[in-house]
Amino acid sequence: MVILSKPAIEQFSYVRNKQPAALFPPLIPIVDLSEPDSKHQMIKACEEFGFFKVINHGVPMEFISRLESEATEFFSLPLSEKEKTGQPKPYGYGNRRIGPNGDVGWVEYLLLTTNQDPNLATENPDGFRVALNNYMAAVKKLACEILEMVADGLKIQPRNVLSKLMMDEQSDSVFRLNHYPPCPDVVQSSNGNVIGFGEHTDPQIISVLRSNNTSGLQISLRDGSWISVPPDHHSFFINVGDSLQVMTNGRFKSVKHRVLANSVKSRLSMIYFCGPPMSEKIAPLPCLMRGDQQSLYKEFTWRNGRIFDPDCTCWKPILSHGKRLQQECRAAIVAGSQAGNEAALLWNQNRWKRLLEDWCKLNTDGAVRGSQAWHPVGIYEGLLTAWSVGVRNLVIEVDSLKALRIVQQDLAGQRSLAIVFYIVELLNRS
Ligand SMILES: C=C1C[C@]23C[C@@]1(O)CC[C@H]2[C@@]12CC[C@H](O)[C@@](C)(C(=O)O1)[C@H]2[C@@H]3C(=O)O
Ligand SMILES: O=C(O)CCC(=O)C(=O)O
Ligand SMILES: [Fe+2]
Repeated sequence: MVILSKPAIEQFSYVRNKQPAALFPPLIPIVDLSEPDSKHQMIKACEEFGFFKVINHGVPMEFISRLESEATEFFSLPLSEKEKTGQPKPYGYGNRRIGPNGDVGWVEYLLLTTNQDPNLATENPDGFRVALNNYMAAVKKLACEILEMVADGLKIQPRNVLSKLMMDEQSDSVFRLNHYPPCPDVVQSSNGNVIGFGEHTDPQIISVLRSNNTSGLQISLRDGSWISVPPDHHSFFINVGDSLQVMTNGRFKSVKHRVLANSVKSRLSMIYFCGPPMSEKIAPLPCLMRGDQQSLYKEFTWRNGRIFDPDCTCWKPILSHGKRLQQECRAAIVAGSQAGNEAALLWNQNRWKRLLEDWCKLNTDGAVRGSQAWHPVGIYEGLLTAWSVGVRNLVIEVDSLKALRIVQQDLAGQRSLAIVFYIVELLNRS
């Protein structure tokens, strides 16, 4: 983890709990694999929560502890050593920046593909490699068993209809080690909690998660409230991913989850994400469509649906659509003004200017949160996205004069918040 020159809360997103915690939050479903009824418990949990805990899983504790200690050793190496593993593109060592969308979190991680020998580039990688291989093989077996039980529970055949996707040699499964160092600013912060890993759903079929005994993981319930998942280092947690949601035509919902940073203890999690082969077509399974039920999802090829692959997002049509809308707006305002339309006249007086050819506009209204705090994450993220999609001529519109002044002061050389430093760095890129 990089040493920060300013408190973490200035650089990282934080969340306020929008809803007061329920007095008796529902308990996370526990599925005991040694019980005969476990497949039905799994189906119920996947329908209600998209999430459950597995006990009596059969993964040897020795593989788990061995990987935990190797990973702890890896993350305690100097940054320069860890970076030798390569930047996450998408595989490698990453620090604070998660994925291609400019998300940031109080986390460092190692993202690996499961079908290639990992490039660990550390001084003595052999022990780490063996620990990873043993752990991954055992967890893959567990995931396969779970998916076969799910197929049984759904009464679909053959029972490997789901598991065969992740067992395929070409399966695009990934493995991730996340390390969340203690974040001292969590206690001091009146703003809420510092985000370790921002809210998201996992795009794969299922994810098999194990962590040390540090809390932080939260899942979102159907009513939008968040509940904390009590850590249990002896068990595994299963997330329903987006692909399984699609394949079950929405009967299962992928679970929205996030991780909050802890003030004193570090959290280490290891997750096996079971993905299908790249060329696999993902669509609702016909055998799960009852009667005249309609398909709720369009078929997509996993390669193109991988939300973390920036090449799979068609930015050009999005940008040209924006430009087209801009021209249509302008034409409507001009026509409205000529017809004496009051609103259009006001818009015109507001000197709404049409952008020059090849320019884009970033609107960051709402980037400021709360009356006291100025938290320019919107500007930072917008700039980062604009940069990563190749936009070089950008007009930035902010709805706060204070925000504008702070950035202008920093541009003139006066240091303020650390995140503004990053904003200025992006503005100065050529
Ligand atoms: C914040 C993000 C990281 C992620 C891509 C995303 O924009 C949203 C999904 C994230 C996730 C979660 C599961 C896996 O860790 C991952 C590799 C994936 O397939 O989707 C990550 C993405 C990532 O780190 O690139
Ligand atoms: O670290 C955790 O506990 C969860 C992280 C996560 O959701 C992810 O890596 O996709
Ligand atoms: Fe996740």
